[in-house]
Amino acid sequence: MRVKICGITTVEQGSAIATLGATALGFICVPESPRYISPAQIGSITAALPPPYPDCIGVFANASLPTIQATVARAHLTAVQLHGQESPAFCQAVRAALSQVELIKALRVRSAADLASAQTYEPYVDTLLLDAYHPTQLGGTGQTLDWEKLTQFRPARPWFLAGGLSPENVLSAIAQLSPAGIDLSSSVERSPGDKDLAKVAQLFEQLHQYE
Ligand SMILES: O=C(O)c1ccccc1N[C@@H]1O[C@H](COP(=O)(O)O)[C@@H](O)[C@H]1O
Repeated sequence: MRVKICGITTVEQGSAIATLGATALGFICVPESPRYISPAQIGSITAALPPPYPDCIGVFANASLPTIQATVARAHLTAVQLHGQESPAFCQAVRAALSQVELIKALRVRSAADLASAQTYEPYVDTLLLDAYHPTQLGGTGQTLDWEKLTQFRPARPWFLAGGLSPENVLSAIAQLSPAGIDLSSSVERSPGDKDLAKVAQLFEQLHQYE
């Protein structure tokens, strides 16, 4: 199971969370977010990571292709997560421009139609991600999806479950939905961008029960 901890902002916390067992670290490249860090700051974190190296995922929302390309190069990202209203055609363009990078399309699910739209992205992305819809925030909201409505979700790509996952509810989510990966942010932090390492450790203790 892939385990992504998102909203990393410091070298110390990035390295500690990788050592605890995260297979992926997420970096918020959305300037409006309180978890935003610059490409240069991300580069400092990725350069200091210990082996085994986690995936380093840049989270973008409605960014231009040149911005994404420049950030991937400067920050040494291995994956790009598109968390805004990016179209399938835009994903196709990112795929063509960044063929060595994992492309993840996040869908903020409000309705059955949002879930069905996953199909239109499948030809152009490596991975899908489901997050909860929030009217004013793009992500990191701590809101859970209605898991009951996801039990029939069987996309042609592997997918991450995000949205309000915590050490307390993650085993239940995995048991119900069997996603390829899980993605946590606000439940394992003291304040936006400041991760609580005790909570991250608690998460991995829970996950070891599942293994
Ligand atoms: O975390 C943010 O600030 C953020 C900003 C813009 C787009 C996405 C963002 N975060 C994503 O939100 C989910 C996790 O949220 P939660 O706090 O666990 O509910 C994850 O996919 C992040 O990449």
